Amino acid sequence: MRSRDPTVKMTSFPWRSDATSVSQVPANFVLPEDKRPNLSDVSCLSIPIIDMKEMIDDPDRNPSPLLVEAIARACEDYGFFQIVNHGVPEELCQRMLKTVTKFFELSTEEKNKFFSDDVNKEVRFFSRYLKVENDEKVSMWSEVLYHHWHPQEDFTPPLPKNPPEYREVIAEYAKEIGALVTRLLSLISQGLGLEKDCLKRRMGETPTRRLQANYYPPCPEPELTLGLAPHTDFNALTIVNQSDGVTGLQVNKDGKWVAVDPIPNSFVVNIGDQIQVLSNDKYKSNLHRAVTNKHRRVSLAMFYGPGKDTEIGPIENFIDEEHPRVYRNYRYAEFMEEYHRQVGLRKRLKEAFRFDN
Ligand SMILES: O=C(O)CCC(=O)C(=O)O
Ligand SMILES: [Fe+2]
Repeated sequence: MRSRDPTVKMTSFPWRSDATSVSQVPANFVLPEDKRPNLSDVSCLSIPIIDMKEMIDDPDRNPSPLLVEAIARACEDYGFFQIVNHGVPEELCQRMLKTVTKFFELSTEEKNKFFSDDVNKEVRFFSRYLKVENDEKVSMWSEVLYHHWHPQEDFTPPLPKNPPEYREVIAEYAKEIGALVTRLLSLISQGLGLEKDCLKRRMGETPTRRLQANYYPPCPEPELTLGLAPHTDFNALTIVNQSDGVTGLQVNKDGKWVAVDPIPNSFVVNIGDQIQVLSNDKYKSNLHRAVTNKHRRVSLAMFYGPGKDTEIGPIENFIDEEHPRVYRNYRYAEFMEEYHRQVGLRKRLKEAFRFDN
């Protein structure tokens, strides 16, 4: 292996004009060997693709048992699926991705106006790290913009004004995603044998809605680093819009990584920890990660979860002699606190809420 000067560190990505001149991954991004992505060892499976056309044709109809069953199967087997014919206009999805990309393409100085390590900040621009041995922090090959979203236009957080269309596009997109979340939670509830509005009601009166835009600059040595370390999402449901043509997201299936190849005009949907807990482990909040690529990639995750004072715990229907209660009840705020305590590690999040703990 080439020698790597440990003093060469990169604190922000010089991606704009000189990304191609970064021919080596700087030392502070290089993972220890056992944490590297091992890119040639990827499963040949793919996550389920689900066509929601029948819901666009007639949004008020009852979904076909076939659609409910396909989603239920995907939630049980993978905790992940891709949806096509989802009803959100393609032009809007593209405009949204383009708008967040423009934000990441601003100067570091401009983006740093939102830089913060404070997890309680309403709008945050930051980069990630993974804690490895001796608490050493290895930087991840990505930048993140994080803030709340609402299906209404009245944003209280001071969202970026640059690019100038940012607020307007988010407002339009958030409305559509809000409607899609309601539809998906209803389909997932029905697949679990619950009333249609059960999961939505379990999120409480003031659900948490957060947006995480991930920017992965072109990486000269994707084998040595990661864009986003393996994790599960701690919310209830996530809807991801990603760049066309660039693969990066990978989902764990029985110990092997499955690449999620982007399909034009689709969303990736995944179950978060809260639905795993509510279903008493029937549905999986699955481990996933983002690997880097010679091409830049952008993804936009819309997270939906319970209100912070909402109580979460396994729904009675899923507890019986064969399936004893796995988790204790907790307030969602407690779960979030644990998440922030484990930042950089994110290893034993749900375990901390096990009933037998
Ligand atoms: O880049 C991706 O597709 C992964 C996004 C993700 O997992 C997240 O933001 O939690
Ligand atoms: Fe995630």
